[in-house]
Amino acid sequence: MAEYSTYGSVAVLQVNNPPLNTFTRHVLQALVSGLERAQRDPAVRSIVIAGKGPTFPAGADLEELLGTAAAPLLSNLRMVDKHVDTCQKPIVCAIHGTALGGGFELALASHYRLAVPSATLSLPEVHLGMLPGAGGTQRLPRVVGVKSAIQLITSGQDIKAQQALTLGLVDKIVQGDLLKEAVSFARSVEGRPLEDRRISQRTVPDADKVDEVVEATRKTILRKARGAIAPLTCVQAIQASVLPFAAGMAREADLMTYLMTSWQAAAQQYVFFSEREVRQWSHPRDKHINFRTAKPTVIKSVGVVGAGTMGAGITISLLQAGLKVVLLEVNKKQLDKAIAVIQKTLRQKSASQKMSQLTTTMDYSQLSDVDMVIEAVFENLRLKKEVFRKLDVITKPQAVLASNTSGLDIDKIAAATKRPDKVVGTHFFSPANVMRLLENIYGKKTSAETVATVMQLATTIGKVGVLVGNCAGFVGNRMLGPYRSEALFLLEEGVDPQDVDRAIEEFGFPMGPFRMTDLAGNDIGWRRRIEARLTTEHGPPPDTPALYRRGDRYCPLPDMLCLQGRLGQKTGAGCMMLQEAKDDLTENIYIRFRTDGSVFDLRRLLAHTKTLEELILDLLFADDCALLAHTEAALMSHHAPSMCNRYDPGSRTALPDPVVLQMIQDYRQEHGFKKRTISSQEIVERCLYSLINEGFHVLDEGIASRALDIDVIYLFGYGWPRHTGGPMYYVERVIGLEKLLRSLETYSARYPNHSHLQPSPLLRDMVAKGGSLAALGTTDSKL
Ligand SMILES: CC/C=C/CC(=O)SCCNC(=O)CCNC(=O)[C@H](O)C(C)(C)COP(=O)(O)OP(=O)(O)OC[C@H]1O[C@@H](n2cnc3c(N)ncnc32)[C@H](O)[C@@H]1OP(=O)(O)O
Repeated sequence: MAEYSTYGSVAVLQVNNPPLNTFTRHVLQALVSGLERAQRDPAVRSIVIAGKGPTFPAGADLEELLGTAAAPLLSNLRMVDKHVDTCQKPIVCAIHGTALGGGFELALASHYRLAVPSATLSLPEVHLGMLPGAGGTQRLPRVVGVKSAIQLITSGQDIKAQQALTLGLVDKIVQGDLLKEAVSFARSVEGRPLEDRRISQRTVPDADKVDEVVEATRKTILRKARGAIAPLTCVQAIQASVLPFAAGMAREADLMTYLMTSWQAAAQQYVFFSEREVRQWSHPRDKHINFRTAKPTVIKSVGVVGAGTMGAGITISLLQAGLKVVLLEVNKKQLDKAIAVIQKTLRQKSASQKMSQLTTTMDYSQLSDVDMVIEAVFENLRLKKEVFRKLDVITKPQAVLASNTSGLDIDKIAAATKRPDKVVGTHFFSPANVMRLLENIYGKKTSAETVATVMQLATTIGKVGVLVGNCAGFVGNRMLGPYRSEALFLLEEGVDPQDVDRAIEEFGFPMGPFRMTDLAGNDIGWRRRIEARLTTEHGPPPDTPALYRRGDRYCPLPDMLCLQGRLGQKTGAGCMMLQEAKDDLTENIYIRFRTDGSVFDLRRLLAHTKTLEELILDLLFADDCALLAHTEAALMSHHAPSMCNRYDPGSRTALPDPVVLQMIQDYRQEHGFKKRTISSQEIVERCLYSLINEGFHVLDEGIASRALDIDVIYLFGYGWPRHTGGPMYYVERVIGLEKLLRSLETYSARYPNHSHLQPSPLLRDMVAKGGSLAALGTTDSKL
């Protein structure tokens, strides 16, 4: 637990609790015993504390912290730190690996800190809904000042050794043998006065500015916290660091108790474990196929087909993980653009050497030797099948073929090949090199080995891989459907898009549904609806009521907006006038390609296409096509209209657009909707409960095998607020399943034609029988 040895006058205490040397009560007790022994021994004149194996202690043991032992664990840690702080013999911490949370706090309580260049220090408690409750909020500001302490503690960010040295958090960076250096350093400081080495005895350097600093940062922290209570509570504790040390510690302890007993801390700790537990996948159809039994194929080289935004992002992720990549794109200009983006991103990350691992090509035969291909072409089933047909012929027989589809049928794609067992979905999220989620989709014939391979790939490239079944939209996008529909129905009834966005953002999402659509592109859904023949212009049967499709309520507002050229932020500055183009095609209508800025006459393009509809499908949705405008002058002068908002040139701030508001008003009038006032609570409940209700369907059908898989998908792919634990956790632990059921019953009685508000049979069953999502596999055992 804590190994004791002596090197002459130096006692060395090495924490030994593999793999991360986390603090359990026993480890802490062993440390106290070791410290007492060293203090008692007259031959010992200094002490070194270090971690055995790969790291300095990475903080409190979370398994123990989440159980009944939390309070004794914390008080033991405070006791150790007090022993260390007040010790009459100098204590040197020798830091390597990750000194996190309680580990870093122990280092701050010590008199000297040495670190190897690769060491990382941080106080990440805020991510667990807590604060550094063993003196971290009191000692850190005494070294770096209140301002920096607020920044470091409320972000929980990593501090690399060199930065720690600059900040005064470590005294020396050690290049050679850390333990040897620490022992000799300890020897060199023996007998020196210790008073000025005790951080607890120092004053906060910017104490006179504390109120000013807190005031200046409060607004930013509140905005970033999006409803999480931990960040502001951390600030309150840091504020107390200007008090005498004992008073500050007492305040820290009170605030820590408040946070540790909050539902948000429990939710965030659930997130921590769920993020790791998704790796322990099992195949819903056959539990014997799982992460233990299935062996992944070793992937060293990957082909990426399609160099659009997604393809480039995927390529960057693969290169950063050290894999060889062959990027194929049939459009030379697009390929050049992608290469520039990849180069720029890698350069920013100081990883330019990774470019040597990249081959770019327009020739499919270059993919003959790769271990795996990820297809990232345009979201069109016909096109994807075509690509897979080619890949099946060109690639080696054992190569895995993955599609980065966001919702198309994996089985249909697999059927285009003679190796459906090697075909799988790998749904990346945009920007693919940033977003952590990788939704992996198995088809009917996908082999266990292929599943294991893509789950392993997720880990290799630093993503959180979640295994799900095959259905339209898979888990994430399928659940988003009802959420979006309900948001649109709310517009019909009287709220403005900004009201919906505000309510959802106040709940904690970074973006409401309309701003999100603006960012992602309104055309993505439009294209899907056109292909499904749902839009008015593209073919519902003549007798279909205007606001219904296939028996379900349908809101055509987004289609109407698309027809006005409101495709989202990507349309840039300009306005697409398709409707007018259809009626009266003049010579002045152009399409501009963003890739190279070239402008084409729409009439000439249409001459090569049978219908305008075909043009929309084949061309206008292409990634590189930016906008249409009546004239270049109009193009220059126009604000960038997005789906529901207006964006001033160069800005991403969504502003209400009077044109859209008028359009919605006309629409309400035309269809006989009577505008009413709708509360934020109703907005949040209708949007989120319909999404969660779909989650129950997804579980019921075995598309997701555990509630935690859904939570992780939403947390890492859709910006669901982390402090609430994810949609399924939130509804079970915070709202309550019974309340969800009652609310859905109330809303579905009011809106019998909104099918997604009808409570799912699984939810009804659970409420009736007192079942829980935990029984379906959440991480309850760890809570
Ligand atoms: C006493 C009161 C309060 C004190 C304050 C604290 O100290 S709070 C805790 C502060 N520490 C942390 O938050 C550290 C959390 N851990 C990490 O950030 C990472 O695990 C790591 C240390 C950076 C290592 O990352 P890596 O990617 O190498 O490994 P994993 O994350 O996959 O972890 C490996 C397994 O270890 C489990 N684990 C990690 N940290 C803890 C922990 N603090 N307590 C218990 N278990 C921990 C993790 O769950 C993994 O387990 P598996 O079973 O393998 O999934």
